[in-house]
Amino acid sequence: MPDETAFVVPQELLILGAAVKTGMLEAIKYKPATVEELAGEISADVRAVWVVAEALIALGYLTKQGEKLRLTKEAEDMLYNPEAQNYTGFSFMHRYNVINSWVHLPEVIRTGRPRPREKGPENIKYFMAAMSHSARQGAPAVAGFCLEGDGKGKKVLDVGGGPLTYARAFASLGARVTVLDLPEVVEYMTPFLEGTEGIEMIPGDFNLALPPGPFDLAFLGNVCHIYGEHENRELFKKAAAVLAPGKKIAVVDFVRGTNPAAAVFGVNMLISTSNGGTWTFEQYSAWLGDAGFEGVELSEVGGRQVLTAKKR
Ligand SMILES: C[S@@+](CC[C@H](N)C(=O)[O-])C[C@H]1O[C@@H](n2cnc3c(N)ncnc32)[C@H](O)[C@@H]1O
Repeated sequence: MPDETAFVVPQELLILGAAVKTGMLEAIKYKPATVEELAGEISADVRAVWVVAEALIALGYLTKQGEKLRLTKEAEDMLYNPEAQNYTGFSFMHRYNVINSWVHLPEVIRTGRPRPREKGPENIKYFMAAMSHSARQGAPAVAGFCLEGDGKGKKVLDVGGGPLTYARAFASLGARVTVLDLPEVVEYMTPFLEGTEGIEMIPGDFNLALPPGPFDLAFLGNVCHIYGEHENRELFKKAAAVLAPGKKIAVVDFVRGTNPAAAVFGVNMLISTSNGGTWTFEQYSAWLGDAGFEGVELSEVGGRQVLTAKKR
């Protein structure tokens, strides 16, 4: 049903995002400062910094110690303390970037061409943070479901698993996990693997090849919406080739036709990719069946939609 209460400008996200982009927050984290000092530090306009700082104080991100601005304890925890309950890191910056693309939707509708987001290292960092933040809660349940509670002695291929959230969940069940992701993502994420047992990262393009295996589980978390029918059919065939008969493929994604979120997310993929989208259960069933899988099932696990099938 149309919902006019959803017609709101995400002001808090836009203010906070701008404070990150201009370096306001980072500057204050390391050195509490007056408005004038802060404006000087980040080469910005004093009046603008004052207005935005006042809003950030009102929203609970900043506080004043005398005349000096500093982060509140809540903001410090939210942004910088992974142990804190309210920790998000900078994952919200991915949403901030997404807004930049979404405002070009009229042009995308007219031309049919996407407005992909910039890829630079800063945005890889935000994208990884966003993906791992959104998967954090559901990943243990999804991993447990895919491995039927026990990963000991099992080998998992995590295709496009760069954020490592699912890989860590599989590894905590005793599985050995091979994560394939793009070279720039593997380069950025490798330092986060230090001291982690049971996970290896391999740089590559899953449209070209998958690691040879054999694996007990091929896990495709939120990758099928990035590409179109041709790439997904080919990816499923490649996954079948690295699994022995009876072994499982699991696809986590929005399934079109089962909820409004899948249709809306399809618009996100229209804006950001040339042929990505969300796909129906019938499409997945046909593509998986033709690639050599049987027994396709759709389950809701940990707030995610998970399609599973077995190699014939
Ligand atoms: C939407 S994220 C999903 C991340 C994670 N699997 C999850 O479910 O939270 C898609 C991931 O696939 C990776 N990716 C996209 N295209 C790829 C390709 N052609 N080859 C390898 N990895 C790719 C991205 O770098 C990113 O890490």
